[in-house]
Amino acid sequence: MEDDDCPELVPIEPQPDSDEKQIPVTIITGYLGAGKTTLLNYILTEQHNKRIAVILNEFGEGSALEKSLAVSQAGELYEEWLELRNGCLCCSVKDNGLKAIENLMEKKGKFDYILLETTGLADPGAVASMFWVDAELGSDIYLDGIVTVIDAKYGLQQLAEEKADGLVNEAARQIAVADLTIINKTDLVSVEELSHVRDTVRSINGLVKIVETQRSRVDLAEVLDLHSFDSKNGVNLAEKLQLDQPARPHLDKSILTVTFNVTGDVSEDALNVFIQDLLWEKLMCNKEGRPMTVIRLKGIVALAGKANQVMLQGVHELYELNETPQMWDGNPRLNRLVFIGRNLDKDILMEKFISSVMTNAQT
Ligand SMILES: Nc1nc2c(ncn2[C@@H]2O[C@H](COP(=O)(O)OP(=O)(O)OP(=O)(O)O)[C@@H](O)[C@H]2O)c(=O)[nH]1
Ligand SMILES: [Zn+2]
Repeated sequence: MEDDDCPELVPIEPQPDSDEKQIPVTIITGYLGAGKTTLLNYILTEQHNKRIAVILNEFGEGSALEKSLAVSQAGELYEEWLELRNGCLCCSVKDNGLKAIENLMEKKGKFDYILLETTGLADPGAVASMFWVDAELGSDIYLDGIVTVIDAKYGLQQLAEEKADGLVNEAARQIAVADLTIINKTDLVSVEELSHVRDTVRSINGLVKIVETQRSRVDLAEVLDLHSFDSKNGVNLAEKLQLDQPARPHLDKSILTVTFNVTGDVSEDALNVFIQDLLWEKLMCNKEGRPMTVIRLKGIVALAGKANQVMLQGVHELYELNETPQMWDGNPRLNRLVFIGRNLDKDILMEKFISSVMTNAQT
């Protein structure tokens, strides 16, 4: 190597060695008492032939952690691990860092799967972006999906709580960012109440998969290995981007899903500016002049000069554009965008997209 500038920025090549297989991490979130721990316990006791590590993320809030796990060891990042009969592992990570998990793997050997339970008030988008960024840096771990548990009985009430200073309601944020929602405690509600909860979840996140449970008993195949962020699953994403139902009209404070399709080529540079203006600069406003807040962003775009479909993924303030193996071939170059967030105005977003990003729009 002649040029030795910035060697630390060189991407790490994946090792052919199967030892280096990346380990999926699923984030389990949900409001206080929704059934997250019940879900984790259920997963850990189910037959699955996987060595699963469960990590409880405390966020240093002094939350009510299960006592057996919260054995404090000053100066240690992870506190206490419990080894379960089926080879699974359970521990509590004090620091929200990935480093703690990597340290744990060094000590205990690799797992097949990691489940991370966030506290009820955590912003799962922030936790997710932590794992997502690190994947780029050659981490052993990749983000598989975000699962949000909802209390069928109290979920609607939690969603209706108004936050001071116009902050986004945490329960709504947790649904907005989810790949899968589990509506739990269905034993406590009537069929009508349950359907109201389901409709509300759907109106917030038009893409999310919904399952309904008692005691969080869910088919593991629905929860694990979702590959929600892989560009390898470009085809899968294209399918997912077909919304089940159109979003309903809303109170302007609430979170909702906005989606549009435009055929034509997209300029990559202009697209980056568009996304950054939206996610970082918060430059786009709705008709009432309120800034749009995007919590989750997904799409398939046709970048000018590229034969392959490109996947767009955004969580929180992070986003990525990745080429998928899927070619456009003879198919129309249809850009499909999905935005989940607050104060979103479809017409304004679409107009801005067409005028600033498209090189040859046909609507
Ligand atoms: N009736 C009923 N109760 C349930 C169900 N699932 C869980 N529970 C109970 O609800 C309570 C809260 O469940 P957890 O699994 O601890 O909820 P959590 O989301 O982990 O709670 P935090 O960690 O405190 O935010 C417990 O008493 C559970 O036994 C269910 O389907 N029906
Ligand atoms: Zn819990």
